Amino acid sequence: MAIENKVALVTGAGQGIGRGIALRLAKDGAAIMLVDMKAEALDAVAAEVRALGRKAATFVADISDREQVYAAIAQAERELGGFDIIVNNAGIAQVQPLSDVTPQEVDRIMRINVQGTLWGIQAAAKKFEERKQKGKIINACSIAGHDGFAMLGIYSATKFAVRALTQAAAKEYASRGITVNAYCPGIVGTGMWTEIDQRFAEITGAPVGETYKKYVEGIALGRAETPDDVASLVSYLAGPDSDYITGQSILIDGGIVYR
Ligand SMILES: NC(=O)C1=CN([C@@H]2O[C@H](COP(=O)(O)OP(=O)(O)OC[C@H]3O[C@@H](n4cnc5c(N)ncnc54)[C@H](O)[C@@H]3O)[C@@H](O)[C@H]2O)C=CC1
Ligand SMILES: CC(=O)C(C)=O
Repeated sequence: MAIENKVALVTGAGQGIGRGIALRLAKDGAAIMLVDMKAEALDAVAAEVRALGRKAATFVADISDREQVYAAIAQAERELGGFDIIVNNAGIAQVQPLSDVTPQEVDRIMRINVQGTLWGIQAAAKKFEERKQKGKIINACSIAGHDGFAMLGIYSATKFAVRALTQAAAKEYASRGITVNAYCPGIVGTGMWTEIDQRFAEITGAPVGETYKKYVEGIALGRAETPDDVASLVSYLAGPDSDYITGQSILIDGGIVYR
């Protein structure tokens, strides 16, 4: 198994893409530290990881708080006996026309999507250095990190920022054997898209379900993405086959954005 005996920490692991990644990395052989703000959801995913025969631990944290991110990594090392891979997956969406967005809304999404990812990168790199080891840092970007999307402008800005952080961190840490990459999904049928669709309905008057349907119809491969699709790429980025890739934000969207 590609990452047997490794310890992976996944943020936003309580549901959706984070849950899918946690289960895939467990199948690949890793012990998993599951981090989220939702304690009950974490316990349910931990039970699923253990049912796969892997160790799981949970840590309730808000990733926008730097100290909590450092504490989660320290706890992973203590409870699971190491620390090799971080997946900075947690993030929030925001549907708002640029003309209406408020300073408070900008601040909130920047603190979670940008600063939260930065604290994960920073804390993981420090821990790898302290442990004198190589490591893998993997961040959640998006198609919205390659193209700016209408009504998702600030969200897109946060994902462009994640791509910039991924490139800069890759350059800063390459000499220490740490790789930094990001995955860029398209339209994944998770709770996040239920919220996005609902907000589009409120703002534009489109019937509920219509926006999601319209976006899915635009996918060349003809279906919505699943958390398992995303987890396949993350599995590759977490394992040794991707050791010569760094600084990349890789599209996995079924054919929406072409680079
Ligand atoms: N769903 C989609 O179509 C796409 C999602 N993404 C990105 O993938 C990542 C995961 O998305 P989904 O699973 O769809 O979202 P989701 O909303 O279904 O799940 C997100 C999870 O993150 C947790 N979370 C949110 N804020 C947090 C915080 N401050 N601290 C700790 N945990 C927090 C939530 O409690 C939740 O369990 C996000 O970064 C998102 O931007 C990227 C492209 C497409
Ligand atoms: C949620 C998200 O990243 C998109 C582009 O749908």
